Amino acid sequence: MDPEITRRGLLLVLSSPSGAGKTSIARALLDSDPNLSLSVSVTTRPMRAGERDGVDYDFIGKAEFQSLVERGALIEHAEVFGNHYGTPRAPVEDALTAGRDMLFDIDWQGTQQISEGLTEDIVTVFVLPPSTDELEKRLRGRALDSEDVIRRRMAKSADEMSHYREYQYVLVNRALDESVYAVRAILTAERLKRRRQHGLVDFVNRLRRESGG
Ligand SMILES: Nc1nc2c(ncn2[C@@H]2O[C@H](COP(=O)(O)OP(=O)(O)O)[C@@H](O)[C@H]2O)c(=O)[nH]1
Ligand SMILES: Nc1ncnc2c1ncn2[C@@H]1O[C@H](COP(=O)(O)OP(=O)(O)O)[C@@H](O)[C@H]1O
Repeated sequence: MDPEITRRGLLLVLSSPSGAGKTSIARALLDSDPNLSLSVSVTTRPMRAGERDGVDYDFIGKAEFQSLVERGALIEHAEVFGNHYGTPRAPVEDALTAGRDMLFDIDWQGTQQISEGLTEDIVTVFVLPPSTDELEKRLRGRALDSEDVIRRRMAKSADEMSHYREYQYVLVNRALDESVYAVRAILTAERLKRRRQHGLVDFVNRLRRESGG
Protein backbone atom coordinates (compact mmCIF):
# COMPACT_ATOMS: atom_id res chain seq x y z
CA MET A 1 0.00 0.00 0.00
CA ASP A 2 1.28 3.50 -0.80
CA PRO A 3 2.52 5.29 2.35
CA GLU A 4 0.05 8.15 1.78
CA ILE A 5 -2.78 5.67 2.17
CA THR A 6 -3.41 4.45 5.68
CA ARG A 7 -6.13 2.15 6.86
CA ARG A 8 -8.33 1.76 9.89
CA GLY A 9 -8.01 -1.73 11.37
CA LEU A 10 -10.83 -4.24 11.08
CA LEU A 11 -12.27 -6.78 13.48
CA LEU A 12 -12.52 -10.27 11.99
CA VAL A 13 -14.94 -12.45 13.93
CA LEU A 14 -15.05 -16.24 13.57
CA SER A 15 -17.94 -18.09 15.19
CA SER A 16 -19.10 -21.69 14.92
CA PRO A 17 -20.59 -24.49 16.93
CA SER A 18 -17.90 -25.94 19.17
CA GLY A 19 -15.67 -28.35 17.23
CA ALA A 20 -16.38 -27.04 13.71
CA GLY A 21 -12.80 -25.80 13.46
CA LYS A 22 -12.69 -22.06 14.09
CA THR A 23 -9.66 -22.26 16.39
CA SER A 24 -7.74 -24.26 13.77
CA ILE A 25 -8.58 -21.72 11.07
CA ALA A 26 -7.69 -18.86 13.41
CA ARG A 27 -4.28 -20.33 14.29
CA ALA A 28 -3.34 -20.78 10.62
CA LEU A 29 -4.35 -17.21 9.80
CA LEU A 30 -2.44 -15.76 12.74
CA ASP A 31 0.70 -17.72 11.83
CA SER A 32 0.76 -16.36 8.30
CA ASP A 33 -0.40 -12.77 8.75
CA PRO A 34 1.77 -10.32 10.69
CA ASN A 35 -0.91 -7.60 10.61
CA LEU A 36 -3.43 -9.82 12.36
CA SER A 37 -3.43 -10.46 16.09
CA LEU A 38 -5.73 -12.47 18.31
CA SER A 39 -8.04 -10.78 20.74
CA VAL A 40 -7.21 -12.75 23.87
CA SER A 41 -10.41 -13.23 25.83
CA VAL A 42 -10.70 -13.56 29.56
CA THR A 43 -12.52 -16.66 30.76
CA THR A 44 -13.49 -18.40 33.97
CA ARG A 45 -13.29 -21.80 32.19
CA PRO A 46 -10.52 -24.11 33.47
CA MET A 47 -7.44 -24.30 31.25
CA ARG A 48 -7.24 -27.30 28.89
CA ALA A 49 -4.13 -29.37 28.23
CA GLY A 50 -2.08 -27.63 25.56
CA GLU A 51 -3.49 -24.16 26.30
CA ARG A 52 -1.29 -21.34 27.53
CA ASP A 53 -2.42 -18.71 30.02
CA GLY A 54 -2.21 -15.24 28.45
CA VAL A 55 -1.92 -16.67 24.92
CA ASP A 56 -5.09 -18.68 24.26
CA TYR A 57 -7.07 -17.01 27.03
CA ASP A 58 -6.44 -15.08 30.20
CA PHE A 59 -7.73 -17.59 32.73
CA ILE A 60 -9.22 -15.69 35.66
CA GLY A 61 -11.52 -16.29 38.63
CA LYS A 62 -15.19 -15.34 38.87
CA ALA A 63 -14.56 -12.39 41.21
CA GLU A 64 -11.97 -10.88 38.86
CA PHE A 65 -14.31 -11.39 35.90
CA GLN A 66 -17.12 -9.60 37.75
CA SER A 67 -14.84 -6.70 38.58
CA LEU A 68 -13.84 -6.30 34.89
CA VAL A 69 -17.54 -6.22 33.93
CA GLU A 70 -18.30 -3.59 36.57
CA ARG A 71 -15.40 -1.37 35.48
CA GLY A 72 -16.56 -1.50 31.85
CA ALA A 73 -13.23 -3.06 30.84
CA LEU A 74 -14.91 -5.64 28.57
CA ILE A 75 -16.29 -4.68 25.17
CA GLU A 76 -18.66 -7.66 25.38
CA HIS A 77 -19.16 -10.67 27.59
CA ALA A 78 -21.31 -13.78 27.64
CA GLU A 79 -21.90 -17.05 29.42
CA VAL A 80 -21.19 -20.15 27.31
CA PHE A 81 -21.47 -23.73 28.63
CA GLY A 82 -21.67 -22.39 32.20
CA ASN A 83 -18.43 -20.40 31.98
CA HIS A 84 -17.97 -16.65 31.53
CA TYR A 85 -16.07 -15.20 28.57
CA GLY A 86 -15.28 -11.61 27.68
CA THR A 87 -13.26 -9.41 25.34
CA PRO A 88 -10.95 -6.78 26.88
CA ARG A 89 -11.73 -3.31 25.48
CA ALA A 90 -8.35 -1.54 25.40
CA PRO A 91 -6.47 -3.76 22.88
CA VAL A 92 -9.37 -3.50 20.42
CA GLU A 93 -9.48 0.29 20.49
CA ASP A 94 -5.67 0.52 20.16
CA ALA A 95 -5.62 -1.85 17.17
CA LEU A 96 -8.35 -0.03 15.27
CA THR A 97 -6.62 3.34 15.44
CA ALA A 98 -3.19 1.86 14.69
CA GLY A 99 -4.52 0.16 11.53
CA ARG A 100 -3.98 -3.33 12.86
CA ASP A 101 -6.55 -6.08 12.42
CA MET A 102 -7.82 -8.26 15.21
CA LEU A 103 -9.24 -11.75 15.11
CA PHE A 104 -12.02 -12.79 17.48
CA ASP A 105 -13.01 -16.34 18.35
CA ILE A 106 -16.28 -15.48 20.08
CA ASP A 107 -19.84 -16.76 20.07
CA TRP A 108 -22.97 -15.20 18.54
CA GLN A 109 -23.84 -13.30 21.73
CA GLY A 110 -20.47 -11.51 21.70
CA THR A 111 -20.75 -10.87 17.97
CA GLN A 112 -24.11 -9.17 18.44
CA GLN A 113 -22.76 -6.94 21.19
CA ILE A 114 -19.66 -5.87 19.22
CA SER A 115 -21.74 -5.32 16.05
CA GLU A 116 -23.90 -2.78 17.82
CA GLY A 117 -21.02 -0.45 18.67
CA LEU A 118 -18.55 -1.10 15.85
CA THR A 119 -20.80 -1.86 12.87
CA GLU A 120 -18.41 -0.40 10.29
CA ASP A 121 -15.33 -2.16 11.62
CA ILE A 122 -16.59 -5.69 12.03
CA VAL A 123 -16.28 -8.51 9.47
CA THR A 124 -18.13 -11.65 10.54
CA VAL A 125 -17.64 -15.24 9.36
CA PHE A 126 -19.70 -18.21 10.50
CA VAL A 127 -18.07 -21.64 10.20
CA LEU A 128 -20.30 -24.70 9.72
CA PRO A 129 -19.25 -28.36 9.97
CA PRO A 130 -19.76 -30.55 6.85
CA SER A 131 -22.14 -32.81 8.84
CA THR A 132 -23.29 -33.57 12.39
CA ASP A 133 -21.33 -36.84 12.35
CA GLU A 134 -18.18 -35.00 11.38
CA LEU A 135 -18.79 -32.39 14.10
CA GLU A 136 -19.03 -35.12 16.73
CA LYS A 137 -15.95 -36.84 15.31
CA ARG A 138 -13.97 -33.59 15.56
CA LEU A 139 -15.10 -32.94 19.12
CA ARG A 140 -14.09 -36.49 20.10
CA GLY A 141 -10.90 -36.36 18.05
CA ARG A 142 -9.81 -33.27 19.94
CA ALA A 143 -9.87 -35.51 23.03
CA LEU A 144 -9.80 -32.55 25.37
CA ASP A 145 -13.25 -32.69 26.93
CA SER A 146 -15.06 -35.26 29.02
CA GLU A 147 -17.92 -37.32 27.57
CA ASP A 148 -20.40 -35.16 29.46
CA VAL A 149 -18.92 -31.91 28.08
CA ILE A 150 -18.90 -33.32 24.53
CA ARG A 151 -22.57 -34.27 24.84
CA ARG A 152 -23.46 -30.78 26.08
CA ARG A 153 -21.53 -29.17 23.24
CA MET A 154 -23.29 -31.37 20.65
CA ALA A 155 -26.66 -30.53 22.20
CA LYS A 156 -25.89 -26.80 21.99
CA SER A 157 -24.64 -26.93 18.39
CA ALA A 158 -28.11 -26.71 16.78
CA ASP A 159 -28.84 -23.59 18.78
CA GLU A 160 -25.49 -22.01 17.89
CA MET A 161 -25.91 -22.87 14.19
CA SER A 162 -29.30 -21.17 14.05
CA HIS A 163 -27.43 -17.84 14.25
CA TYR A 164 -25.63 -18.23 10.91
CA ARG A 165 -27.95 -15.65 9.32
CA GLU A 166 -26.52 -12.90 11.50
CA TYR A 167 -23.09 -13.25 9.83
CA GLN A 168 -21.81 -11.60 6.64
CA TYR A 169 -19.93 -14.69 5.38
CA VAL A 170 -20.70 -18.39 5.86
CA LEU A 171 -18.17 -21.15 5.29
CA VAL A 172 -18.42 -24.96 5.45
CA ASN A 173 -15.13 -26.20 6.93
CA ARG A 174 -14.38 -29.29 4.82
CA ALA A 175 -10.62 -29.27 4.07
CA LEU A 176 -8.82 -27.03 6.54
CA ASP A 177 -6.41 -25.52 3.99
CA GLU A 178 -9.31 -24.53 1.73
CA SER A 179 -11.11 -22.86 4.63
CA VAL A 180 -8.00 -20.93 5.59
CA TYR A 181 -7.58 -19.87 1.97
CA ALA A 182 -11.20 -18.67 1.87
CA VAL A 183 -10.92 -16.60 5.05
CA ARG A 184 -7.66 -15.08 3.77
CA ALA A 185 -9.53 -14.05 0.62
CA ILE A 186 -12.25 -12.41 2.73
CA LEU A 187 -9.61 -10.55 4.70
CA THR A 188 -7.83 -9.37 1.57
CA ALA A 189 -11.04 -8.06 0.03
CA GLU A 190 -12.23 -6.37 3.23
CA ARG A 191 -8.88 -4.61 3.65
CA LEU A 192 -9.35 -3.07 0.20
CA LYS A 193 -12.80 -1.64 0.97
CA ARG A 194 -12.64 2.00 -0.06
CA ARG A 195 -14.12 3.32 3.16
CA ARG A 196 -11.36 1.74 5.24
CA GLN A 197 -8.60 3.47 3.27
CA HIS A 198 -7.73 7.00 4.34
CA GLY A 199 -5.77 9.40 2.11
CA LEU A 200 -7.21 8.09 -1.14
CA VAL A 201 -8.44 11.55 -2.23
CA ASP A 202 -4.96 13.09 -1.95
CA PHE A 203 -3.35 10.07 -3.53
CA VAL A 204 -5.65 10.05 -6.55
CA ASN A 205 -5.40 13.85 -6.90
CA ARG A 206 -1.62 13.54 -7.05
CA LEU A 207 -1.87 10.79 -9.67
CA ARG A 208 -4.16 13.00 -11.70
CA ARG A 209 -1.84 16.02 -11.41
CA GLU A 210 1.15 13.92 -12.43
CA SER A 211 -0.71 12.61 -15.45
CA GLY A 212 -1.60 16.15 -16.51
CA GLY A 213 -5.34 15.88 -15.83
N1 LIG B 1 -18.94 -13.86 23.72
C1 LIG B 1 -17.75 -14.42 23.83
N2 LIG B 1 -17.58 -15.71 23.48
C2 LIG B 1 -16.36 -16.24 23.58
C3 LIG B 1 -15.23 -15.49 24.02
N3 LIG B 1 -14.15 -16.30 24.00
C4 LIG B 1 -14.59 -17.50 23.55
N4 LIG B 1 -15.90 -17.48 23.30
C5 LIG B 1 -16.76 -18.56 22.78
O1 LIG B 1 -17.04 -19.48 23.80
C6 LIG B 1 -17.28 -20.77 23.24
C7 LIG B 1 -16.49 -21.82 23.99
O2 LIG B 1 -15.10 -21.60 23.80
P1 LIG B 1 -14.03 -22.65 24.30
O3 LIG B 1 -14.31 -22.98 25.73
O4 LIG B 1 -12.66 -22.14 23.98
O5 LIG B 1 -14.35 -23.91 23.46
P2 LIG B 1 -14.22 -24.20 21.87
O6 LIG B 1 -14.18 -22.90 21.12
O7 LIG B 1 -15.42 -24.98 21.63
O8 LIG B 1 -12.96 -24.95 21.73
C8 LIG B 1 -16.90 -20.65 21.76
O9 LIG B 1 -18.10 -20.52 21.02
C9 LIG B 1 -16.09 -19.38 21.70
O10 LIG B 1 -16.18 -18.76 20.44
C10 LIG B 1 -15.44 -14.12 24.38
O11 LIG B 1 -14.55 -13.38 24.77
N5 LIG B 1 -16.71 -13.65 24.25
N1 LIG C 1 -11.23 -29.04 8.20
C1 LIG C 1 -10.99 -29.95 9.17
N2 LIG C 1 -10.94 -31.26 8.88
C2 LIG C 1 -10.70 -32.19 9.86
N3 LIG C 1 -10.49 -31.89 11.16
C3 LIG C 1 -10.54 -30.59 11.52
C4 LIG C 1 -10.77 -29.56 10.55
N4 LIG C 1 -10.76 -28.36 11.20
C5 LIG C 1 -10.51 -28.65 12.50
N5 LIG C 1 -10.37 -29.99 12.70
C6 LIG C 1 -10.13 -30.69 13.97
O1 LIG C 1 -11.35 -30.70 14.69
C7 LIG C 1 -11.13 -30.49 16.10
C8 LIG C 1 -11.90 -29.24 16.55
O2 LIG C 1 -11.33 -28.10 15.92
P1 LIG C 1 -11.15 -26.69 16.68
O3 LIG C 1 -10.38 -25.83 15.76
O4 LIG C 1 -10.64 -26.91 18.07
O5 LIG C 1 -12.71 -26.25 16.73
P2 LIG C 1 -13.48 -25.05 17.47
O6 LIG C 1 -12.46 -24.00 17.80
O7 LIG C 1 -14.50 -24.58 16.48
O8 LIG C 1 -14.10 -25.66 18.69
C9 LIG C 1 -9.63 -30.36 16.28
O9 LIG C 1 -9.11 -31.62 16.69
C10 LIG C 1 -9.12 -30.00 14.89
O10 LIG C 1 -7.82 -30.46 14.68
